[in-house]
Amino acid sequence: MPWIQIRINTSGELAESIGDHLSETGAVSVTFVDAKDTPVFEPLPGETRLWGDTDVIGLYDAITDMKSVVAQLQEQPELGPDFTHKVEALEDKDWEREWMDNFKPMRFGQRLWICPSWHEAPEPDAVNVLLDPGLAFGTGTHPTTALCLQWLDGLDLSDKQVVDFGCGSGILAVAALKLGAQHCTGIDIDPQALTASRDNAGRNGIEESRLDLYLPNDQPDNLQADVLVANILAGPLRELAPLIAGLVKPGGRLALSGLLKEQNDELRKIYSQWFELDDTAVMEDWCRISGTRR
Ligand SMILES: C[S@@+](CC[C@H](N)C(=O)[O-])C[C@H]1O[C@@H](n2cnc3c(N)ncnc32)[C@H](O)[C@@H]1O
Repeated sequence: MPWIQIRINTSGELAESIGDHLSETGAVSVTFVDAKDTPVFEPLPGETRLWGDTDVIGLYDAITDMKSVVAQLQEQPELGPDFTHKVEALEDKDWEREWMDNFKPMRFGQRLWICPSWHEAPEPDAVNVLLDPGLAFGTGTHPTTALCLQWLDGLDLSDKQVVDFGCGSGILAVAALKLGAQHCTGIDIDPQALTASRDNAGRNGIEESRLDLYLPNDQPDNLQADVLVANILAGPLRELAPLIAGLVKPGGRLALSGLLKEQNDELRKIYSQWFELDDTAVMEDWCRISGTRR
C-alpha cells in the first residue's frame, strides 16, 4: 500500500503537541526522530522524552489530500502559516514485510542466538531465544543489550541463581535461563516490562517456576544472586549501587550496562568498593562493567 509522509522539524518542547495535530489530521502513525542523531535511551514509564532538534513524521494513506492537511496544520499556533515541512511520497512497498525482513537472527558470543519468531533459527542446536520486537525495551539490537548477552554467553550458568535488574522485554532473563541458569528473578519499574518478560519466557518454553518477576521493593528480602546483570542507565546504577551490590553473593558475578564511555570511571570507582572489576568492555559509545563480589 502506498504512503505519503510529512516531516516537520521542531524543538523538543513542541514536538508532542505537533504530533497530536498530525494524528488529528489523519496520520496513521507519528514518529519522533532525533534530527541530530544523538544516542537516545528509552523513556521511563509515563515519561515522554523528546530531545532538541526533533523531526516529527506523520504517515498518511497516499490518497490523503496533503494540501488540506497542511492547511489545517497552518492554523495551529505552534506552527503558523509558514511552518517548515517536507511532504514525501514513499515507494510502494510492503512496509511491514520490509521491517520484518530487516530484523534478522543475531548471534552473541559463541552459543547464543536471538531469533525473531518468523525466522528459522540458523543454528537449530545453538541456544536460540525467540524474541520479537515489542513495547518493552530489549531485542538485542542495542549495544547495551548486546554487551550483556555476550557476557552471559561467556559464563557457566548451570544451576545458577540470576537476577536481571531492569529486565525490560526479559531478553537477558530468558537468555540466562536458556543458557542453563536454574532460576532468574527479573525486576523492573515498568509493569509492562514484567508482562513482556512473562510472555517472552512462555514463548521460549521456560517453566513459570524458573522466572519470578517483581516491581522494585517487592522482591524477597533474602534475594541473593550468583549472577546479576543490570542494563539500566548510569543514574540508577549510581543511586542503587549499595542495593545492587547487596544482591550479589560473595564470589558472585555482576555486569552493569547502559552507561556511556564518559561515565565509566565514576561507576568503576563506586562498584570497586564491593567488586574485583574486570576490564571495561566497550561497544560503540556504550560500556559494560563486570566483576566478582568480594
Ligand atoms: C535499557 S532497558 C534494558 C532491558 C533489557 N534488560 C535489555 O538488556 O535489553 C532498562 C530497563 O530498566 C528499567 N529500569 C529503569 N530504571 C529502573 C530501576 N530503578 N529499577 C528497576 N528497573 C529500572 C526500565 O523500565 C527498562 O525496562
